[in-house]
Amino acid sequence: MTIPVIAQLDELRSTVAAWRADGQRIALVPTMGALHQGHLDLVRRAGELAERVVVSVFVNPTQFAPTEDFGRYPRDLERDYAALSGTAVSALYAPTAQDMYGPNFSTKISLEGPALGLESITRPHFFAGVALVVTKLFNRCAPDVALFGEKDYQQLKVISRMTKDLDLPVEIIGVPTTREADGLALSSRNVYLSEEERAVAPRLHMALQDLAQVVSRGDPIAAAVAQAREALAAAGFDVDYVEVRDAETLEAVEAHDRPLRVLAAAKLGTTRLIDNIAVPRA
Ligand SMILES: Nc1ncnc2c1ncn2[C@@H]1O[C@H](COP(=O)(O)OP(=O)(O)OP(=O)(O)O)[C@@H](O)[C@H]1O
Ligand SMILES: CC(C)(CO)[C@@H](O)C(=O)[O-]
Ligand code: BAL
Repeated sequence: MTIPVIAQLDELRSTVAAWRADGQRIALVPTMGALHQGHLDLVRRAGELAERVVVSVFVNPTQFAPTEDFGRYPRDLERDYAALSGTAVSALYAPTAQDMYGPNFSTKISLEGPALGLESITRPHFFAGVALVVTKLFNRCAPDVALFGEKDYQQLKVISRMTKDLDLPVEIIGVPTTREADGLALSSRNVYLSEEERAVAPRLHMALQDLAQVVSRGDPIAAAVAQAREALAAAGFDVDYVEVRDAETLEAVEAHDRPLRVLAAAKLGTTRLIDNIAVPRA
């Protein structure tokens, strides 16, 4: 079956309105394209939750700093279209930047709580851009549910918080991280890795697994984090952060007295990788 590719907002709205008039539930899977199995797992879960699934593909300029990879971010809508064939998708929504951010666009969303720290340390612009585009996508598509990957755990928590705080009528669903056989989290940016860097990349996940085990035993968190940072540096990573946080609020913690998440970001050469896992219950 051919998947409709929608670029115009009025077409998206009329398509969604027709489904809704038919009593069908709608799921939205926001992406920046360069689709991989992690995205397809979100689409599969979306198909279990709603009769209609919209996948948006939009490389959102407002979440990139001028120094980041907006220009070279992989873009191939034909390949994305082919990747979606045979999945639960009902429409591919691919707006232009001019349509999303028209002339004189001047609205910003200010975030605190789970948006503080972690990714915001090196990407202070990032969550404001994500929040803006996600809110606009929700308003445009009016989904019943929207799905986000745990790979971007802080993003998932920021969007969940914002959705609650602003009474957005959407249920947010987090989907577990899809990994390569060696543990590396699938990510569109993995294509930037050289062969040598790709061989080292799974060490990020290994360091988080070790850290989570040590924390789960009840060892002091600060020492365990320092050890993980050292292991990553020794493997050739330039570490942005390694942290242990409250799994729900992402607040800093000092002891394993509630559900925790370990999160890290580190560069291999020019490629920035992120990952996170739950700390097993003691
Ligand atoms: N390995 C994965 N497992 C589960 N969800 C994922 C995975 N990779 C990406 N996602 C989710 O897919 C959605 C779209 O992400 P995006 O298009 O930025 O892909 P990405 O692989 O995360 O790209 P990037 O390398 O730019 O971070 C997000 O909700 C993201 O968390
Ligand atoms: C949620 C998102 C599609 C917003 O641009 C992006 O941050 C992503 O792909 O994770
Ligand atoms: N995967 C989240 C989007 C970003 O890192 O730019």
